[in-house]
Amino acid sequence: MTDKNRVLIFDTTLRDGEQSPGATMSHAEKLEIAQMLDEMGVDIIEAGFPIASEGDFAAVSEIARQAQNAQVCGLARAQIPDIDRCWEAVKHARRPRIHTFIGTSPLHRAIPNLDMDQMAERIHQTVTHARNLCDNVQWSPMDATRTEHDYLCRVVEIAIKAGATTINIPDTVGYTAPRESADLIRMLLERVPGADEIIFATHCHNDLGMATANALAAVEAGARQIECTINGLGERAGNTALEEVVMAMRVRNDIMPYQTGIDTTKIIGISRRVAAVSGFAVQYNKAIVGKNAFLHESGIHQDGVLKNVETFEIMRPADIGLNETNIAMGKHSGRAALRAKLRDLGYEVGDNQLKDVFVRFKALADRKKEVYDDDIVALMQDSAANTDSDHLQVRHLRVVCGSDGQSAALTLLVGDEEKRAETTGDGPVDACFNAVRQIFPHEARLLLYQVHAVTEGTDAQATVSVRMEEDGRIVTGQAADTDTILASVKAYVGALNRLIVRREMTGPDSDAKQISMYSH
Ligand SMILES: CC(=O)SCCNC(=O)CCNC(=O)[C@H](O)C(C)(C)COP(=O)(O)OP(=O)(O)OC[C@H]1O[C@@H](n2cnc3c(N)ncnc32)[C@H](O)[C@@H]1OP(=O)(O)O
Ligand SMILES: CC(C)C(=O)C(=O)O
Ligand SMILES: [Mg+2]
Repeated sequence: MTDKNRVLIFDTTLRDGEQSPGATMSHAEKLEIAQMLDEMGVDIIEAGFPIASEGDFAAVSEIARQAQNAQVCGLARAQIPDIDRCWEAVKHARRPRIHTFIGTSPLHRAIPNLDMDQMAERIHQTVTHARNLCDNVQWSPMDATRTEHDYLCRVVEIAIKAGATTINIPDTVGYTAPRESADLIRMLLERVPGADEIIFATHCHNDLGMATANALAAVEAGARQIECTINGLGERAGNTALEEVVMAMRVRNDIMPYQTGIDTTKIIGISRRVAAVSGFAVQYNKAIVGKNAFLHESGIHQDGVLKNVETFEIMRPADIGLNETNIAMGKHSGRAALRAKLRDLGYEVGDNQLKDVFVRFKALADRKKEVYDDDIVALMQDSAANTDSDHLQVRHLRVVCGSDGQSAALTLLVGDEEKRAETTGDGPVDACFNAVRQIFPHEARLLLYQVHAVTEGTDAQATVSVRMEEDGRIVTGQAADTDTILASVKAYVGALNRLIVRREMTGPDSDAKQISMYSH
């Protein structure tokens, strides 16, 4: 490998990814995802936007202290207080980075009401300030792909002269196309003095479904850092998906001879964890990490794969950490088999966690004839989302439904106290949610209620996702159970538990601002 072909992977799941409405993660979840990113070999973790809230600041600071290998970066607007706050958070890292940005296209220049010269001056001042604090500064002209080329060259040159070591070229609204994405990087490399001394990064959004293609095109033209997120999480249609660019460069290394430091066998584990904590399920036919990405159902494909797997598979499931296994799981399986199966599915569990999961697994196996891999994934997601230390816990549920009406009798543990409610509703789920509201009154608005059958069969588990909003705080809950109504109540209660934590952690003001940004 030559250094000139090494592409840095900059993961922004915890910053741009978390900007997806509803994808808000808890502090503990952010630390956990950051550790997984660090272990999988991500070069730079963009851990958050420190000035956005106390919660963001705390998460970035702790991730900076925790990261063993990756550089840790925070985002800051082109404002001195933002940059100072960002530095306060990232300075604990072995290799801190400040990322500062401002919108340079005509549309974005109008927002802070700066003319071209005033904006150029602001860029000079803020990048210089950042560089005086930190020797690792990234600068982004937001909406670069809709910025006039002459002006883009001018401001990139200013940022380089002021000390930026990485220049990121964002396609903020997912507007560009592969050839244009490549031409832009080539143009900057050719025209901007000093461009060969810094690293160009590409940051693509997926509004037209071209984020991966655009990022790879930019690399072919000379960019050496890709900004991306796990599962392509991010604003609107999302960002470039880490797993897609990494696997594309690996599988088609013949035509894209670039290397990354990513341990690809960690992909499936982190993909599942991000899906669980963000509440954004991965679509079945998603490239690389979708449930169907390595499944063959039609006869001709199955016949081909049985004769030679390469007929219909361009990469091995094991390459992304998905290991085929012959271990059939059921009520007679023991801990060793469960641990092996979990490892195959991308989960590394400690002894205590294994004990807890094993109890849940046995309870499931008692109720279900066959326990499939997907059942175990659902069970893991449920265990992570709902724990015995939650403030609200479902104790008993009895539901009556049918043509004569629907009612629910629910007992919840609220702190240390058991509380009971009996209610009716428009259907059994509505009756249950009314019961929860009677026991734990709240004003949160239900934004999403979604049910998926995990496998086939009438004894299949249902996974339920619930998303709610209160005073600008958006929270999600998830649960799995063979009883769809019970899973619904557990997911609803899970979302409320997160809301309770968010109420304690944040003031209403900071979160309300997030909402106003989303609605723009
Ligand atoms: C493309 C991207 O992903 S950009 C990143 C988006 N992420 C976020 O916005 C994270 C969450 N945001 C927040 O928490 C808040 O918006 C904060 C804390 C950053 C700012 O809150 P407020 O000070 O109340 O400002 P508000 O959100 O109402 O408006 C944004 C302000 O920042 C200014 N601004 C926006 N981007 C930049 C920038 N890059 N550099 C300088 N100023 C900027 C706007 O002009 C506006 O200022 P104004 O009110 O004086 O006109
Ligand atoms: C902050 C910048 C880099 C961004 O996320 C974008 O322009 O999409
Ligand atoms: Mg972005």
